[in-house]
Amino acid sequence: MTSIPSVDLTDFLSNDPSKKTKFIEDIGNAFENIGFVALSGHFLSDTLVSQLYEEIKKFFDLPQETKNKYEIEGLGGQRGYTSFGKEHAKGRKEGDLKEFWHFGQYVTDNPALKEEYPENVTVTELPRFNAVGKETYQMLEKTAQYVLRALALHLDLEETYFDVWIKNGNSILRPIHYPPITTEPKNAVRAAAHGDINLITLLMGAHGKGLQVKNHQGEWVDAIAKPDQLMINVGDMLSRLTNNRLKSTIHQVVNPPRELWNTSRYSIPFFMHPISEMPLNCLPHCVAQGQTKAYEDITAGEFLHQRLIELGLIKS
Ligand SMILES: O=C(O)CCC(=O)C(=O)O
Ligand SMILES: [Fe+2]
Repeated sequence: MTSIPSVDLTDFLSNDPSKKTKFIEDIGNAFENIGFVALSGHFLSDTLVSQLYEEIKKFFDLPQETKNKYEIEGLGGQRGYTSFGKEHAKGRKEGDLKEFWHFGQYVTDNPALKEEYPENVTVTELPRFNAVGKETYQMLEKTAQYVLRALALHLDLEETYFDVWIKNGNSILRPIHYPPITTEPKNAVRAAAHGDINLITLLMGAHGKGLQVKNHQGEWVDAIAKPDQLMINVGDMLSRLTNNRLKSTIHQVVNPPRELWNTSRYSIPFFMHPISEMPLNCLPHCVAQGQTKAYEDITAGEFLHQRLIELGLIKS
């Protein structure tokens, strides 16, 4: 496969069973083959998207000392600001050429989870930043819920299989700024090759060149979305659950050619996580007869903890 397939979520939401079936088939095939799909018909409005870009550009333009106030010790980078160069891909030493912000879950009806998750961090300099982030978070979460319903049907599970695991899930909305490049980077890239940790990722901002996806033949394929599309991909948690039937594909963000070094890249992934208790044990019917499970049993919470250590975001 040398390009990323496209699907329209309104087909899944329509009352036409043939459109719904076709959506399930197309997204299922895309996730079994290349692990990525471009999705239109989601719940984000153009106004919300432009407001979010406006706010995050204003945030990353704040003086470094102001941004540093929001990099709070002990949160493992799970909320607030993470400064330039801090996170590295699993297995690498060089930090990625990026700074980012994390919005987390807004729990209102579960005191135990409210206790478990760190509070969101409020940016006092920008009055609309937090509200716009919260609305985007909730619209992407709703979009992801329907995508997971389609995948559940593709996997011969109950349509609502994931619903209980993603309600109040530990998802993260991560606006990223890749600043202009000023000197020849030695080994560092904007985002080194990696697989995402979570169930699925919904990415805003894959409209310019930069994001590349590794196909089965080991070739890097450009992943460029149309303005109204989100790029969606399978993360490692969903690969584990399906014994690699759905592919968590390795991807990277390459540095631009020299004539474009002076430009920033902004992208905004939403990493859909379940609650920590969700078992990621391979589904028995995804393990073919005579095959063995590719992964040890583990919960989502334990797996996330392991990976945050490997990414340099927490110590132990
Ligand atoms: O910036 C992008 O386009 C992709 C970022 C990404 O893959 C990630 O943060 O996991
Ligand atoms: Fe990623």
